[in-house]
Amino acid sequence: MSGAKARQAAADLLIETFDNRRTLDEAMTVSESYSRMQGADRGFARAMASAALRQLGRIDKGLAPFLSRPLETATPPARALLRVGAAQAWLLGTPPHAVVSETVAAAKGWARARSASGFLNAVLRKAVNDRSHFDKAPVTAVWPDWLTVEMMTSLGIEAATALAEAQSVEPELHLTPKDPDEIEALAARLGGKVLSGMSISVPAGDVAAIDGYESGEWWVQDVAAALPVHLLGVRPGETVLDLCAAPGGKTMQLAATGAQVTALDRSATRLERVQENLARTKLDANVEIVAAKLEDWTPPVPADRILLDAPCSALGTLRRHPEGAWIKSSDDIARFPEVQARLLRKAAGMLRPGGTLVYCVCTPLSREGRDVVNEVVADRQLKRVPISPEEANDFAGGLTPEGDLVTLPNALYGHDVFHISRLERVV
Ligand SMILES: C[S@@+](CC[C@H](N)C(=O)[O-])C[C@H]1O[C@@H](n2cnc3c(N)ncnc32)[C@H](O)[C@@H]1O
Repeated sequence: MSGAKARQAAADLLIETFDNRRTLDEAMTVSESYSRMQGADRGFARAMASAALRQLGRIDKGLAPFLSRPLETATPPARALLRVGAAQAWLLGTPPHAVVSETVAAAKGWARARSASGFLNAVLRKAVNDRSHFDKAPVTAVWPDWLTVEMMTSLGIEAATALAEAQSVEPELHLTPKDPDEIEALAARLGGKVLSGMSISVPAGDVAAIDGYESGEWWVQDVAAALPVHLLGVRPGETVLDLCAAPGGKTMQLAATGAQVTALDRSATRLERVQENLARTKLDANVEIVAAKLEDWTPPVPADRILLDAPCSALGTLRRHPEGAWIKSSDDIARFPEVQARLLRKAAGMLRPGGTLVYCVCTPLSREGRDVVNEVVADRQLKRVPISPEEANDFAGGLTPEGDLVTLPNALYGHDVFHISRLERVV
């Protein structure tokens, strides 16, 4: 019976994400059936939900020929159990008889899904023997159609397809060392691989159980997320504003340079995470924390350097949060460019003439990256300082004609997509 319960828990996670528009992390905290899972069942429930979300659009295309009416018309529990069944059969290698019997048993033991058990049985029996429609679905069908159009408009067909492909791989964990000089020794100790001279890649797992967590020798940060601070070129003693700081991955990098850092964020709750992170890594001495909206705050003196890691659609992190493709809408995304341009203009006014500002967003969409910077640079207060191929290192393939960097997938390792622009205050 525990196998059936795990399938029910996985389906409940899918309902909480897809139907109730929560992130998978939030779903895992609110789902009662998932919270009752323990040990291997809990891990399996999470794996089924995660695999289904990672390839959701392709799974739906793979199921469609076995349905007499569209999947959208099924009840949420029936739809979720079908997706969980397909994820087991086509992605997790679960034996066909277990896929059918345990998923149908999950429906029979779940009042909301009981009436669909015959339908599930009929569809899953066909699906376990025929994955051809799933295999034939385009790689980009991992996203809803509107998002595929957005991605292709910004990146072109080839890069958008590579990004969709990258999403199908379970991501590893990337760690940033507190002391960059220790990166090789730390990687050897953790059995990890050094990426781009900045980060260490280790298999995903319980973060707090990894050697050096308690002593604060590293923090979790995607290798692409570590680039903006490197490109800011901070020197010890300089004044640096980290203007959208929480949860603080980049604040720790800035503090580790020996600069005087002000970390500002509008969310007092999220700033608690910054404080915890700085305390764990013992990097709190040179950081002042400010809870304020960027629009309402003025620094005492203009800063030498500014990092603006602006709020964005986060569509560059879908490999770690694939549900983002389904819980966001094009309307949600349309509001960001105006906010980003407003924050960038305000940040520019806080920089000393000749000072450097790095603007970054974890999204590949040009309208949140290139277009925002183009709009603000037209005011002539800021000018671009193009990023060189040497600085871009493994990511040089993502340098744009304007000298911005979009960290597109490379053949070396998986990573998030950031748009990064480096700017200098002219007047
Ligand atoms: C992309 S996250 C920053 C991630 C962070 N830099 C890091 O590396 O861990 C964006 C942050 O901007 C903050 N934010 C959004 N609008 C803001 C505003 N108007 N003023 C200040 N902070 C804002 C959000 O609370 C959120 O924590």
